[in-house]
Amino acid sequence: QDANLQKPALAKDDGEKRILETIVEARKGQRYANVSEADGRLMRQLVEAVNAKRVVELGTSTGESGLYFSLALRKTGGKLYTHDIDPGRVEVAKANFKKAGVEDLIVITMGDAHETAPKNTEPIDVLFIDAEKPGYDAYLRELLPLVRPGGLILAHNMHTPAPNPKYVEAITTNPDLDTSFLLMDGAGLGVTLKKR
Ligand SMILES: C[S@@+](CC[C@H](N)C(=O)[O-])C[C@H]1O[C@@H](n2cnc3c(N)ncnc32)[C@H](O)[C@@H]1O
Repeated sequence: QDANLQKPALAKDDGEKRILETIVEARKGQRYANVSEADGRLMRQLVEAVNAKRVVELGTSTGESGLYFSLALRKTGGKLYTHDIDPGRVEVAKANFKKAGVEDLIVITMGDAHETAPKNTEPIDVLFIDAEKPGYDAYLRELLPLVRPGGLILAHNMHTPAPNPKYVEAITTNPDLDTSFLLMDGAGLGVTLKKR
């Protein structure tokens, strides 16, 4: 985003204020390649625009992306189903979700997301891939059948660190999908539409 044009996110109501304040606080703690503010705001915009009821996230970490999603989900009436293998980070995420007052919007599952995420077979409105980078193409194979037509697959780190070429191939050569690469001056976000 153009630093000359962009301004800080503004809270529309008290709920948003509490979430945005929690994000600011969380950023002061230990960070693990969490989404940037630009990534997070774009993700919130997309989730709210598609009126997502079910967002599945691979890679909860300390919950910063989850907090951005919650800005949208409290308006769409949806939920985030987020998966992580690291119990320490999940504990921090839980505390952040509580502090933001959004714990009821988020279901955290601990374990290897390749096993845990495909267990629930309900349609996914938005899938966000942000766990281990070599696993991206496998995650797509495992979960693309569950993404609803008209749904989105978001993939973090399409620029830095360098993306898994098999994932990039899969999202750019399948006629059922249409992909844009956004915010590539930062970590980079792949935005893939599963066509209707
Ligand atoms: C880059 S961080 C996620 C950042 C988070 N989405 C955010 O923006 O706040 C990647 C996370 O993936 C988790 N992870 C790595 N391999 C995993 C696996 N096989 N299953 C589930 N989580 C995994 C790590 O524990 C780590 O917390």
